[in-house]
Amino acid sequence: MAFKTDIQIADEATMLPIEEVAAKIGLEKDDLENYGKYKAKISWDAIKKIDEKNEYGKLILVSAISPTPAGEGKSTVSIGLTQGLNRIGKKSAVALREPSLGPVFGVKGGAAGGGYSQVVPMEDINLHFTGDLHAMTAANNLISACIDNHIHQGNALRIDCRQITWKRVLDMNDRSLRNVVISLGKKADGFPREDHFMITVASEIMAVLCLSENIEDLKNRIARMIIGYNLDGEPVTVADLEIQGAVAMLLKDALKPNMVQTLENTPAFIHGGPFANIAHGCNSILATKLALNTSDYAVTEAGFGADLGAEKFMDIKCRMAGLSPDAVVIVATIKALKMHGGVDKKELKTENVEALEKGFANLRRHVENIKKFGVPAIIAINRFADDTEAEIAKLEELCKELGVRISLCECFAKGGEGAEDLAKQVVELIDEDSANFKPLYDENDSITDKVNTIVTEIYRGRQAKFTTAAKKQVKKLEELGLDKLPICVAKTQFSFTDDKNIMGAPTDFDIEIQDVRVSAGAGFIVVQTSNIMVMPGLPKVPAANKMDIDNDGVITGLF
Ligand SMILES: Nc1ncnc2c1ncn2[C@@H]1O[C@H](COP(=O)(O)OP(=O)(O)O)[C@@H](O)[C@H]1O
Ligand SMILES: O=COP(=O)(O)O
Repeated sequence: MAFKTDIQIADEATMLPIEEVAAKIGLEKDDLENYGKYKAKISWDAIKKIDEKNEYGKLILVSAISPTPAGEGKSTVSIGLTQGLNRIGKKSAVALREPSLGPVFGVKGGAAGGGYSQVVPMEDINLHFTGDLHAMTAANNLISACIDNHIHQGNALRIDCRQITWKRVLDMNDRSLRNVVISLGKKADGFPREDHFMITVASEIMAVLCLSENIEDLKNRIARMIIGYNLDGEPVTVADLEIQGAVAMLLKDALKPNMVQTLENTPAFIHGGPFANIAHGCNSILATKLALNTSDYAVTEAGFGADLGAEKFMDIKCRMAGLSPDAVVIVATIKALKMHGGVDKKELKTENVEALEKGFANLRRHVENIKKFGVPAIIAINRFADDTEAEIAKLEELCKELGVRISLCECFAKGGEGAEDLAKQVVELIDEDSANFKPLYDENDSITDKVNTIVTEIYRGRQAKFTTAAKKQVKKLEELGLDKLPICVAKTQFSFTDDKNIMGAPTDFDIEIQDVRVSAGAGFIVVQTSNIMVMPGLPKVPAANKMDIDNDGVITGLF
């Protein structure tokens, strides 16, 4: 049978009008604001009506082991699991992040799942969707424009041009914009200064949108965002620029969660899209609560491995939103475990049981870590075509020794049918009612203690080593009373360490902290480790090179 690409499978799908999908979870036509036949935003009236019902389903997080550059299938398994749950008669909805154009045209591709476990219409979702990323880019850059205009118009706030922390953004991987000089030209062009671009999904605007519960909350968070410091070293906020209303206005539609459907016509909320290495990596609270309030089993995911997305889901999102997860699915792949066992990325399709056994230490550590949050875990082996029976048998044997449930998931190749066993086991795990969620640390601990708790308990390093500059930044936040907030570590996704090349489950290492800044609007402290980029670059051969569209609008190469 000829191998069908993700987009071929998606294009062959028979989608239902979005109203019919919404009706499956009790949403009515008037609750929807349509963006064509197959996409809709949920209206504020509907969000309020659903929230007042106060009926919560069970919350399932899908996480993963430390990934290869292609990813291990969290979105795919999340979609497969929600399809599987619906197939066994459980009312389930999935809440996922929306894709950034950076990875779409770079290495990773889109974020609409894969094979027979996708959300559709995948071209729309992976490209402009409902315009949320464009709105966030505009909102962020309105602030930048107003900062430089304020300086140009006389700088009444005495902004210290050497301490502007706010960056411009673009939703694209463009290394050339990492460090720029703006306002070159004549006097009328403003005051020249160094500036920097981040990718939109790394911005505080994205984080604020994902953590806000309504427009008022959004506007208050925007108002608190710190854009830099004045000549006396005092923080300057968006409210000082008096533009929080304008910025919130630009996000009035982006704040509303989007609804689409899976290939099996089950409901999917797609909203917010921060990466988990340079940001907090979770979709919005609003979308997650919609899924929870309208279904019995809400499936959601957090980016990259459990050391990043899951830790931030627990310590930032759940803490802030008062959510208590009932189970965690840890996605493991034989290819990634072989990589952690020392196999070169180019050799991952070759059978290697010995390397698999060695790399299993990475999975074992992630399973141990999830238990520290008081939430039961199940391992989902996301089966790839090249996985051999010997490798699968070895992995199942090793997992059984861990004493946690395991399910061989074939949802990529078979859709929901390939995740029915996972679905049944997740329901059984939740029925055991063993979840007793607690965050990893107290946000009232010192910044140093909170970071060291994450480094020692989750990454299993010796300690966090703060550079002199980072120590000064910590002291400043303590003086400003902005230190009693959760931590968002910006770190490579490929390793438990801050070195992307160190695989497996290393110990005896330190994590160097180079930069500490507060996202006062989002309500967390970003702790940046060495070599992490907030504006990724494109690879030697971008995915863009393999994409095309014909005169009938048929797209190829998008995945
Ligand atoms: N079992 C599988 N077999 C083949 N390709 C897969 C499988 N699972 C996922 N993929 C592909 O791998 C890539 C990453 O999957 P995705 O679900 O986006 O991972 P994550 O969400 O963890 O980044 C996608 O292109 C997807 O189509
Ligand atoms: O933030 C990263 O997300 P993925 O793991 O889905 O690539």
